[in-house]
Amino acid sequence: HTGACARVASNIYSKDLAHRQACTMANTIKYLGQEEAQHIDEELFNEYSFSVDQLMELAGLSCATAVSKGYPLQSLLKSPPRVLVICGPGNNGGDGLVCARHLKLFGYEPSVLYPKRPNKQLFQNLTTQCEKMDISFLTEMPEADVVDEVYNLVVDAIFGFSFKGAVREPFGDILSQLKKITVPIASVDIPSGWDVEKGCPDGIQPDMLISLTAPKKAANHFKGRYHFLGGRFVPSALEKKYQLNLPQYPGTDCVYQLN
Ligand SMILES: NC(=O)C1=CN([C@@H]2O[C@H](COP(=O)(O)OP(=O)(O)OC[C@H]3O[C@@H](n4cnc5c(N)ncnc54)[C@H](O)[C@@H]3O)[C@@H](O)[C@H]2O)[C@@H](O)CC1
Ligand SMILES: [K+]
Repeated sequence: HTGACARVASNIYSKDLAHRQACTMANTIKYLGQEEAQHIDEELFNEYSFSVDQLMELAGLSCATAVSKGYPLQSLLKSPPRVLVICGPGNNGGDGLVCARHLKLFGYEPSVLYPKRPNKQLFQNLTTQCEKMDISFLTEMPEADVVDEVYNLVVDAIFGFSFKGAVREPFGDILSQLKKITVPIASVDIPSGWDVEKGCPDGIQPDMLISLTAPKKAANHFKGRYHFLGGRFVPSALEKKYQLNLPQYPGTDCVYQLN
C-alpha cells in the first residue's frame, strides 16, 4: 500500500515540478531597464531597510560562487590560480572587492586593480579586509599580453547599471586592454562600457555575466558561455511589484545558471 502511495506522490511531485519549471520558462524572467534597476535599488535600501553592505556582500559572494562554478580551481591552466579583479569607482567596484575576498577563501589567488576609490568608510573597510588577507593591489593595468600570461581569468567589476556616456580615464585604457586579452572575462552585473540597455557591439565580450537582482536589458546582447543570476535577496513583494519572474534558485544555492 505504502509503495503505491509513494509512487503516486512522487508522480504528482514530478508533474508539479515540471509544471513549475514550464511556468517559469513560459513567463520569462524580466530584463530591467536602467531606471527600473535604479528604482529597485532605491526601494531595497529605503523601503526594505537593507544596507548597501549587506546587499554588496551577497552580490560579491554570488559572483565568487559563479566564478568557481564556471572556472573550477582544478580546471585552471595556470598555477597558482591567479585571477585579476578590476574594480570601478562605484558599488559595482565594491562587489568586486567582496568577490576578490571570497575567491581568496575559495583557494584562488586574486589580485585587485582599484584605480579610483570612493572616499567612503565602506570601501576603505573592504580594501582593508582584502589587504589583511594578503590580496595584492596592482598600481596600474598590465598590458593585455601580460594579463594573458599571468592570469587565468579577469573579473570585470568596473561599471554596473549606473554607467553612462563616454568612458572617462583611466577606464578607457583599461577597457581597451580588456578588448585585447584572450583569457575569459567574468562581468559583474553589466559588461563594463556597455550601454545598460542597448549593449555595445564593439565593447568587451565577456565569457561570463553574473546578473545581480535581475538581468538588465544589456544581457540580451550577451553571447558568452555562462549567464548566472545572483543576489538572492529579493523579497517576494518586491518581485511581484516589478513582475521580475525570478527563477527558483536551487536549494540553498546563491546563484542560478540561466543559460
Ligand atoms: N541594486 C542592487 O540591488 C545592488 C547593486 N549592487 C551593485 O551596484 C551597482 C550600481 O552601483 P552604482 O550605482 O554605484 O554605479 P556603478 O558601480 O554602476 O558605477 C557608477 C560609478 O561609475 C562612474 N561612472 C559612470 N559612468 C562613467 C563613465 N562613462 N566613465 C567613467 N566613470 C563613470 C560614476 O561616477 C560612479 O562613480 C550595480 O551594478 C551592482 O553591481 C550590488 O552592490 C548590491 C545590490
Ligand atoms: K561590470
